[in-house]
Amino acid sequence: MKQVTFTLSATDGMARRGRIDTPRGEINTPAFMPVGTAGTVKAMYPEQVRDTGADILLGNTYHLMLRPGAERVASLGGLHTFMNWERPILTDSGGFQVMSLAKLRKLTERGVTFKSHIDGSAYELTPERSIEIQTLLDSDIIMQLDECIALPAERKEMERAMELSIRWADRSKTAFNNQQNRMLFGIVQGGDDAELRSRSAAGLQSIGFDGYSIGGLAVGEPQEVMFRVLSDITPELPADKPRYLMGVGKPDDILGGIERGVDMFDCVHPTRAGRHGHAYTRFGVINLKNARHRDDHRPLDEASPNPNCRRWSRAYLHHLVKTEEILGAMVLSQINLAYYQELTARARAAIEAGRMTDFAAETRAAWAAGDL
Ligand SMILES: CNc1nc2cc(C(=O)NN)ccc2[nH]1
Repeated sequence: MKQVTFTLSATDGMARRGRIDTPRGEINTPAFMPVGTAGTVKAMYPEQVRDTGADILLGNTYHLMLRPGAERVASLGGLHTFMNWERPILTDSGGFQVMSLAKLRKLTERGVTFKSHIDGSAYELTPERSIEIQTLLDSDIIMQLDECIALPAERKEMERAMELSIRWADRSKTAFNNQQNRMLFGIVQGGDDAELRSRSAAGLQSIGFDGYSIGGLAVGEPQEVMFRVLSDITPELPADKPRYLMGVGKPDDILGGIERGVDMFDCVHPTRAGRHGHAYTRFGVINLKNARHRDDHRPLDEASPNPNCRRWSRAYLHHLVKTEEILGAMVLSQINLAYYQELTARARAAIEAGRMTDFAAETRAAWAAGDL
């Protein structure tokens, strides 16, 4: 009996409100998943991540297999115990980061061999090994291994990578061995080509997965290309399974993804931008490095439900950022993650109330008004 299940509770246009129930707790969708790359959401205590409203966080297989190693994490009780986050975790397959971080990569039908970007040691990642690693981490939602290519790309190259990814999807499903306590997602590839994307979606569905990721986007293409691919492909995915747009994105990417039927998102942007002095607010992003904030005694947003947006002046936040004080990274990471959770929580409420169109218009108007 599958212990991880998805229930769709409301739709408004293509937007969906749902819930994934897992033995470790529920995931309300649309959901934003903070990225806990190497077993930590950078500059945040796990309790703080939960307090921003996150139901689930993401772990990166590539980083964890290199350090501290999947077998070591398993011997220490699994990733939840290791990092003291007892709610759901989604892990990626490692494929994307092998292609973007690792050295001396060699890709064959079997899998990919590479040298660690940390110490040069040699590794192999196959569909079977990726499933084994994610199972050793005791992840609640795991990904097939696929090949994600950068855009723009030749159609032949997009087709080759998409067809390889379907063969790897089949091997991943076999290696998954129908585990009942976690979900396995297939990953739709095919670049920006509608026909290749359709073939990928159909191929994955004939294998059968608990959920469907849309991969190979936010890899250099313009936003309108990403949105076109989403509008074309989500209607071709099963309505009763979660859809996860990998690596996306900024707030306007997420709003557009929700409007096009996406249920789950992950991105390093809120935490990375926070470490670089950028604060996300309901009127858009504020670059606190800018000298114009030097004497500004106003809080970031006195109407925000987040105390961290009210308790310090912009001048102080500017000071923390300019001096590269650790507190700056801590505060802005929390502010940005809390904003992303507020955005998705308001989207869930809007879909339930049948007012997604108004919500999207109001949100974009506030961003455009930009009282920065
Ligand atoms: C930041 N952009 C971005 N695109 C991604 C695509 C994938 C993917 O297709 N994995 N199989 C993963 C992470 C990504 N992050």
